[in-house]
Amino acid sequence: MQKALVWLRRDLRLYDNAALHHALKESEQIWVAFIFDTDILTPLKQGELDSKGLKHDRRVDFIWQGLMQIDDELKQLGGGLIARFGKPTECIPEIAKALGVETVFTNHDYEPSAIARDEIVQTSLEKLGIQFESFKDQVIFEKKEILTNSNTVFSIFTPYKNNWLKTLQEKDLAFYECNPKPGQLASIPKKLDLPFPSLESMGFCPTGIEAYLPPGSAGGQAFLEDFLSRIDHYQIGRDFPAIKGVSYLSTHLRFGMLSIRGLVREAHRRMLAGSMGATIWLSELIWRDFYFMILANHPRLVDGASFKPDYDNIVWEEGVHAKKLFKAWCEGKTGYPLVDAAMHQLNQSGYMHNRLRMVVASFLTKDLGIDWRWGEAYFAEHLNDFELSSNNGGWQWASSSGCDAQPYFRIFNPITQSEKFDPEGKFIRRYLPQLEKLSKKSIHAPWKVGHIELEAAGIVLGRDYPLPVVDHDEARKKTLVRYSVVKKVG
Ligand SMILES: Cc1cc2nc3c(=O)[nH]c(=O)nc-3n(C[C@H](O)[C@H](O)[C@H](O)COP(=O)(O)OP(=O)(O)OC[C@H]3O[C@@H](n4cnc5c(N)ncnc54)[C@H](O)[C@@H]3O)c2cc1C
Repeated sequence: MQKALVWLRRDLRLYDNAALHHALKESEQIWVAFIFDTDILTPLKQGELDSKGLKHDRRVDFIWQGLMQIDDELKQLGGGLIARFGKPTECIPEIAKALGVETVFTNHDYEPSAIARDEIVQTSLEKLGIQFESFKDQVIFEKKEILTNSNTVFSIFTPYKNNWLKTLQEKDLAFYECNPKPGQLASIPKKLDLPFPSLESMGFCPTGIEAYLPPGSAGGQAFLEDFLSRIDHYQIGRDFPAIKGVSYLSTHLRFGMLSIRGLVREAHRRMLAGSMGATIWLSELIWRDFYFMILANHPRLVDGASFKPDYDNIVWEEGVHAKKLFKAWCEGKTGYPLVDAAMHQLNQSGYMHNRLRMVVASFLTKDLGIDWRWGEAYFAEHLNDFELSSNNGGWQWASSSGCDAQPYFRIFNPITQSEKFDPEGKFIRRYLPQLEKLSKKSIHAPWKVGHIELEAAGIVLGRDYPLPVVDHDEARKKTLVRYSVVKKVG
């Protein structure tokens, strides 16, 4: 083949990239394109804007910076990134036609809206006589590659994981070489060489995310190296949000700045060498595959359906009071310090530790009686690593409606979770400095603290920090009644 276009989407790297590898193998000349999709970006621009009318969205900034790195890398190799702000269904066929390519190479995307988009692109390309080839790259095993003995899709994680591990072979973790020959990455023809869209021209402002989350493959690689020096202790540290126990790689993984095969290769090798931390971490990466698989096989989940249909009979709180409680949860003003500190972490950085995601999701659904879909939507808007499949899976797990969820009668106690997983109150103090002076015993439930200690800590409840918006024990009883409409236990 003479000419090909590689269309990057959520695989923003130039190494170990299946589509790029195949294009380089099969075509003499290659161009690389990325489209800032107006269908995705326009809805993000709703809500509060800055004084210049620009939206603050860390993800858009993160992607944009990662793509600038890719553009630089491509330029050093003689090419450059063809970047556009528009509709991929129009831009990709237009670019492919103008370049005169024979094939557009890309990697599979599994979300229903992305699948529909790709079908339109493929049809338009075919009308132009251009082929569309897509490859597995985002996951290790996709769709129906891991099945039960009776050839059905798994809905329970542990047997899925066992089968996943049993099925895994070296070829599944193959490294896709992406070494262009001199001149193979073609320079952009003049008529297509438009300026790289600036953040501002697309309606977004810089967010400063790079100060704590360095973008691109270089940023991801640096985080990975740091994590690999700690991976052997992952199983001990991963539940304590105050310490650096987890990898913080989810956002790089979300946008494909790191290769999932690379991460699994590393974890699997260390597991075989006996690292318990690597074994547990690999299990988390398999959860990611699991939720991708669940969504691919149950697309109805995208429309808000509970995995277990009985759970759609639950009547959630509605109306003014529910909205007030939801606002308190979003703003970190529930009066439960661990929940509030977690929400401040999310609002300030776009990240929330996994233990805390479980705690706040349980609190919203089982203490406040609010529909998990409200929380899912809030996370979708604020998480840097927002991933439809894992977010839906996580929320349905916490609210018990999911495929392999915790039983509905298991209700996290936000105080004991706090005492167990933030025993010194370090995490809480980081995000709620007004509670700084409370002792490590008192900080988990300030309303239980006597007047003298509160006064000595300079805290007036209701002024410096809210009183609890609900009583956990009463909320627990209400939740058991609310969930009694669910026919089957679990
Ligand atoms: C309510 C809720 C919502 C969630 N929403 C998302 C989301 O939108 N995007 C997202 O990537 N993860 C989500 N998770 C899963 C998990 O919390 C994050 O992946 C993790 O906190 C990311 O931090 P890390 O990279 O440091 O994780 P690590 O502990 O270092 O884990 C490594 C990687 O494994 C994967 N992983 C870990 N735990 C899970 C899990 N439970 N399910 C699926 N994959 C997992 C992620 O890709 C993660 O980056 C959610 C969990 C819950 C309970």
